Amino acid sequence: MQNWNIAVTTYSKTPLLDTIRTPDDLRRLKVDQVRQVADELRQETIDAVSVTGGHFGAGLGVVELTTALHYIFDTPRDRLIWDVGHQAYPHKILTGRRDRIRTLRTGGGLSGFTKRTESDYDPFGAAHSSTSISAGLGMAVARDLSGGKNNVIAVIGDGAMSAGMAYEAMNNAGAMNSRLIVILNDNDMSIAPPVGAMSAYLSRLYSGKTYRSLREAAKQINKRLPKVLADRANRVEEYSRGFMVGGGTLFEELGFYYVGPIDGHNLDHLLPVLKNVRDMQDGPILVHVVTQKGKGYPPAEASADKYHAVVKFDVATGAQAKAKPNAPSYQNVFGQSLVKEAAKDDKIVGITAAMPSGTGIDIFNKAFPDRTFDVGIAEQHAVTFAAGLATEGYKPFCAIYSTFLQRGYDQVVHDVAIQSLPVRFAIDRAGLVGADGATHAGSFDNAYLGCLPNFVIMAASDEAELVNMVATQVAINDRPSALRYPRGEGRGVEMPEVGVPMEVGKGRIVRQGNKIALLSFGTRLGECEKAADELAAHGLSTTIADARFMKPLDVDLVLKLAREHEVLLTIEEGSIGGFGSHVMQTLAEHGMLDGGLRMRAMVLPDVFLDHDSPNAMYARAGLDAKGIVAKVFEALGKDFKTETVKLA
Ligand SMILES: Cc1ncc(C[n+]2csc(CCOP(=O)(O)OP(=O)(O)O)c2C)c(N)n1
Ligand SMILES: CC(=O)[C@@H](O)[C@H](O)COP(=O)(O)O
Ligand SMILES: [Mg+2]
Repeated sequence: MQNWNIAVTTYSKTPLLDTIRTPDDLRRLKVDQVRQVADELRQETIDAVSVTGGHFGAGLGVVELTTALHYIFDTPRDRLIWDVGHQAYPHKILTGRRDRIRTLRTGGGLSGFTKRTESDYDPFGAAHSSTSISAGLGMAVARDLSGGKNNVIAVIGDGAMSAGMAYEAMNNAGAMNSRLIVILNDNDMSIAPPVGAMSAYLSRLYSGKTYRSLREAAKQINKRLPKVLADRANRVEEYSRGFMVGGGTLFEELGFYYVGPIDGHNLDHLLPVLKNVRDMQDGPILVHVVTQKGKGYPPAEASADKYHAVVKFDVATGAQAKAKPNAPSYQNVFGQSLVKEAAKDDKIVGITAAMPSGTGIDIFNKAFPDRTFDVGIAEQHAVTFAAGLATEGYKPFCAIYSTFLQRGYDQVVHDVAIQSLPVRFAIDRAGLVGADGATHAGSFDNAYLGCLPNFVIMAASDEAELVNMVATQVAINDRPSALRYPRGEGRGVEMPEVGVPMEVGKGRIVRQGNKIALLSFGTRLGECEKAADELAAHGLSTTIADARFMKPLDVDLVLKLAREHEVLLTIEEGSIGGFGSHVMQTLAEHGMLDGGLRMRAMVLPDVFLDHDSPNAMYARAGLDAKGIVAKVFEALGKDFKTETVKLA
């Protein structure tokens, strides 16, 4: 009978990680070798991410948990689902991808999140949070319907546990009494320190006065184990962490059997508990595991964000190789602009859904902490919370990445647009985002907002435009408005000291020509300028216009461009159904497509583009200067080879 005493201090000479290609190899080791595997796995994770950059702190925090889960459970037959998936680098190393781990988040390389097409050990793709319990319940029910016996384990963080979807899933799982294991990875961190009552509740559970020894926890488990297993569980050594519950924990009230909290870095705790949980026979179980984000790498442990996401770094010092920015980032320009506007208007409030630094709301929070609201990973709530504020005369700026706003779409339609409430949406990460890939691309907000009545929809072509568009949103007080801008740095243009509101629905001519018209919505404007230079070299006089507004569209500008040019191209960082569709609709309604105008709408291709650098992705999408020139020549019907284009 295995002895669960795992306190091992000396390791064998042979590195064990080198002998592990898949978890089957791991499970062939003796239990007292697991500690060494975890230590080597942590070092490999640190070394790999120092080369690639990426999400870091979360993975470090689950090294022991990852090793223990793959040791105890028969993966991939037992389904192991990682919520968000940003913590899955150690999981990837143990599941046959160590040889490619240094290709993480690069073109053609491994995804930065779990991905079904990448491995049988990734039963569910992730990246947007709080989906793991729902997906796990689906797999558990499928198993039961087909008479299967495998386990399903969903690992979800305390941050992800702040999203409503997690409760919808637990509520359903509890009611169905499905055999499902949820591991709550509680490291008391989201991207920023966690917010919300759930976080406070977990802290109470974690630091409660009365502790239950693991033997007590084992007894809890024993009650539900068949006798032979109960005996085994009784041999589990006494440990100091656990929790005596007076009433049930929240999770037990939802129908889950609650175990914990246990120390997620101590294999002496993890292995016996996971083994007992594995062998339990019925019902949903929640194992509350307490970990430290950034564990085992002092620079990460010491940093405020626990190195949630890093660029390449020096392992010895933790110093990140951050390039000197050529221009301010859009997120910071947004944050600074909002601060200036709010200094003049005390009705302005800032809202984020657990992304304060990524949205620039952290800048606003420093200036106006009483008017800043981080609602946790709760985009649906963020939108309707903003709507409630707007009904009382406040001017809420709801700053949510394009991709994450998808999570609150019905709230945008039902609570904001129909009631025409003046919620201001600051939509960062519009367009392709690069290393985070398809799950984070802001491809659809032009389409999913453009079809909604009442909305004013703007796109900033550079950081100066962004400043003025924030001022414009402040002034729009009778209907919702959306302002989109991309991830990353601006173009390095001169910014106004104070934002000047624009005339709503008015675009601008940036360069006047007479044969080709390029009508841009957003930051593809820079590529249009390069393309126009190339077209001029081919004798093609080109007008460049910046639409600024998709709704209301500057119809006079669109008709003028159509009347005065042979070719009219629209270009946007978005899917079909967005700006180009609105322009085509307008031209068609005015009979402008009945004659000789050669019109093309340049949009993202109708596929989910895998991660790469943003420029490589835009080139692949044909939305760079080369692609624009090629499109013009295609429209003109001339035989044009892109390789003749001299563009850098
Ligand atoms: C719907 C959604 N909103 C926001 C994010 C951005 N995000 C990625 S990880 C993260 C924090 C997750 O916290 P937690 O679940 O505790 O994981 P940890 O990083 O602490 O391991 C957030 C907010 C997301 N991935 N999905
Ligand atoms: C895992 C996750 O969803 C976030 O960490 C996201 O990757 C942040 O994106 P940015 O790096 O664009 O802020
Ligand atoms: Mg966390």
